[in-house]
Amino acid sequence: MAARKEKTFRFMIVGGGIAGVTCVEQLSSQIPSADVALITAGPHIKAVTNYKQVSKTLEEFDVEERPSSVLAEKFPNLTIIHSAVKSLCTQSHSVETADGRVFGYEKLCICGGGRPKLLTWDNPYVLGIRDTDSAQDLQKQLSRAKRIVVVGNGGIALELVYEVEGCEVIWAVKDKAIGNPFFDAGAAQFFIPSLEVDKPERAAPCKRTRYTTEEPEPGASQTFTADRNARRRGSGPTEAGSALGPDWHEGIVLRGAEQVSRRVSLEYQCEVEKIFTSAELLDSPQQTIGAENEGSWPVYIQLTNGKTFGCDFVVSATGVVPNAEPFLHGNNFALADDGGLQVDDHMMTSEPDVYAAGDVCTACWEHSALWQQMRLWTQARQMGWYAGRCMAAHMLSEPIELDFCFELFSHITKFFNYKVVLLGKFNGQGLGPDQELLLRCTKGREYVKVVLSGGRMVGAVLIGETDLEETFENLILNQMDLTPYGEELLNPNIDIEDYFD
Ligand SMILES: Cc1cc2nc3c(=O)[nH]c(=O)nc-3n(C[C@H](O)[C@H](O)[C@H](O)COP(=O)(O)OP(=O)(O)OC[C@H]3O[C@@H](n4cnc5c(N)ncnc54)[C@H](O)[C@@H]3O)c2cc1C
Ligand SMILES: NC(=O)C1=CN([C@@H]2O[C@H](COP(=O)(O)OP(=O)(O)OC[C@H]3O[C@@H](n4cnc5c(N)ncnc54)[C@H](OP(=O)(O)O)[C@@H]3O)[C@@H](O)[C@H]2O)C=CC1
Repeated sequence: MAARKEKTFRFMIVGGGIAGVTCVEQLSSQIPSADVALITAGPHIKAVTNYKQVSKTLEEFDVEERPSSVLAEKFPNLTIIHSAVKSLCTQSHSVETADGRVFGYEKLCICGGGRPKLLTWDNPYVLGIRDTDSAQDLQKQLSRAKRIVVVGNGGIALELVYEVEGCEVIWAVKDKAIGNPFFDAGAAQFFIPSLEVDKPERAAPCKRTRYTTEEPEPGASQTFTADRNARRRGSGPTEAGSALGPDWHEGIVLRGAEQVSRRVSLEYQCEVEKIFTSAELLDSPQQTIGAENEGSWPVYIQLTNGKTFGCDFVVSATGVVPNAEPFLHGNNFALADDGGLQVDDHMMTSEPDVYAAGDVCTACWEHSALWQQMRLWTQARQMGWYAGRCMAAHMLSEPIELDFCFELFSHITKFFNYKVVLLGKFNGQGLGPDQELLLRCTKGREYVKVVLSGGRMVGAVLIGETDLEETFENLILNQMDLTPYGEELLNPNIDIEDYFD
């Protein structure tokens, strides 16, 4: 990186997703006089709105996609650079952007997010969902589809199979039950009937403003009216916009070409053996396909359970990988097993003056016994905010301690139209046999699971309007011995809140 630095900023943040934008906001409010630069590949940024602290650790907020000028107007010392970072030189404290400019930094925070871990990048019939463009692409393909296959068992698959109408959905999951990263087999069983009935009418359409990347913003130094196929093929992960999040499906119509409402068939405990086109099928007469595949389909998917399905396309909802690649070359970053930039309890990577937050990083400090990292919206916000505080504290030579939000894992979301709250070691993660479960379930209304270890509550799954989250959060945080209460803890006739007052 021999070119001269155009300017050196005191703080530089790469990535206009939730982590990056929260970090910028934190730094710009804490040290308003500091020169801050936000370098982002997409033309829009994500902003947290309607933030609500529900309890000590649970938080709820909306996320809006906005033109970056909104952020620039709010913070006069903020410079927004619309380009992708092509390379980073930690030794000279500089970055080079795709449009050939070089900028220096005193402290840098990498918030480059993640990219979908697709089954394959070079098959046009395999789609992933990450940003607004990929969601719109899905919508377009779906409008012509009669049957799709969804592979994966996490957040995206759970949302998609519930939302898609007018199209047959084959859902291939590798586990014995649905939703494995989020809940156990009992909760999965609670949700299954929701797939068998029509989706209730949505109460109110989503009113949030959404932007597409079709029109570049005035002044943008690079446009991202991407060749979607190229992007899908993975030629440019750095060109992707920020990740979608809660309600991503509300702004788009997920309707196929058929007159049916929802029709989901589940294939458990299987993975993908191979994906092939109709032409390849004709070329291999030994390939057998069942009667359910009558007619001709553009693509076929063979599963490890021996079944083959013809379909219009496959959705690969198979997780994310940290988007650390653009920052690695020539540097010496320590990477975690999942490919994330390792960060310590001050969100610092192994390179001096370089921090990281959100999906791109892997939290490598010694975690509290009740917290684990999941690549979620909430954690991206918390990490971005805390990284901003750490950068400011280090610049001002002030001490800073790991924030309380990393004490207890907590997540509020919605699956199949039910409120879902996850607390602590909600799936007994890492507890081995040293755990006891208490369950309460009312079909169609609520599912409550408590995880106890040594008589103390260490996790909970709350589905439906249980109103238990605050009390359970307190019980988990204060680690009170609950042995004397036994199963009474979940007795629906006891007002548990009064009980522990
Ligand atoms: C379909 C979908 C639904 C989801 N639903 C939920 C949900 O309901 N609840 C929840 O908690 N989480 C959800 N998530 C996860 C959540 O969206 C992410 O964990 C979160 O947005 C990550 O934020 P981030 O800022 O780390 O990364 P991102 O939002 O991915 O932002 C990364 C930013 O970096 C920029 N960038 C990348 N590379 C470069 C480069 N080289 N140079 C410059 N800029 C670069 C990108 O343009 C982007 O602006 C969902 C994710 C998806 C895909
Ligand atoms: N409401 C919410 O909170 C939502 C959150 N999200 C987040 O967005 C991100 C992307 O979502 P998503 O893609 O669903 O990722 P997730 O990590 O949630 O789920 C991926 C799923 O795919 C499985 N999988 C991985 N590789 C394969 C394979 N080759 N064949 C079959 N299955 C496979 C994983 O199994 P295994 O774990 O065993 O590898 C896992 O069950 C995640 O960070 C997720 O947490 C997304 C939507 C909603």
